[in-house]
Amino acid sequence: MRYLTFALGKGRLAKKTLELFEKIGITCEEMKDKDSRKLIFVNEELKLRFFLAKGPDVPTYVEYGAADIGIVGEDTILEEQRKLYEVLDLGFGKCRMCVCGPQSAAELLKHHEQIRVATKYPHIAKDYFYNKKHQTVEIVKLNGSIELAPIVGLSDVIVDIVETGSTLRENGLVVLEEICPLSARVVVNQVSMRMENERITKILTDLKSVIKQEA
Ligand SMILES: Nc1ncnc2c1ncn2[C@@H]1O[C@H](COP(=O)(O)OP(=O)(O)OP(=O)(O)O)[C@@H](O)[C@H]1O
Ligand SMILES: O=P(O)(O)OC[C@H]1O[C@H](OP(=O)(O)OP(=O)(O)O)[C@H](O)[C@@H]1O
Repeated sequence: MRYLTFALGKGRLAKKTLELFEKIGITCEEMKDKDSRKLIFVNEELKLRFFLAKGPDVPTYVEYGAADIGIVGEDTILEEQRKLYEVLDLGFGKCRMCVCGPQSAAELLKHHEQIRVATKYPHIAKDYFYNKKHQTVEIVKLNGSIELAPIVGLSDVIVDIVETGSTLRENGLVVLEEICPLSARVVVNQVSMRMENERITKILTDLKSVIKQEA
């Protein structure tokens, strides 16, 4: 039997993902060691391999078949636009993709002004403004602390994740428009889905029943 390989996004989603896997009998103790610099972990008994990667790289590993299954935020799936199957909503990592800014920017949006938008998600922002709102905007790609951009005058608004809203509140910004809700998803390589259908379907069925019990 060949190994099934899982790519997990490091960061916020990793802990909950491992907890969920434990509930369906998939454990990888070694992965919990925070001091370890090891990148890939094997469960010999179950013939499974796990690795942690940067969130935006997870869809890449899955599309190329370097991982059969990936766990990643819906925001990353939408942004990366990779060829893969999105098969399950895990129901955690819930947040919203929003257009945010100072309250004063509401007028700019309303009147479809030529505005500048800072974001870590240029594809999502472009799709929203160009295809859904038919508004021409200039998009500036940033890699973090996006809320800074309108404060220091780099952009009029931002497109970013809002979870509790604390970051916005503490920086005098508000949600101006909601783009879509988000949560953690399971994605599967298109060839693996055919070749390893039985094993993958079993894992998905087990995950679904745990999610249902907890809902
Ligand atoms: N408050 C939140 N902020 C950011 N992401 C959140 C939040 N709540 C849930 N998420 C989800 O968790 C995923 C991983 O977020 P995390 O911040 O750990 O990684 P990242 O955005 O790739 O960050 P970094 O660039 O710092 O590694 C996001 O893609 C998103 O789907
Ligand atoms: O609504 P809240 O609960 O405040 O969460 C939203 C914030 O969390 C994320 O940032 P993150 O912590 O990932 O930092 P980064 O943007 O600098 O990567 C996101 O980009 C927002 O800034």
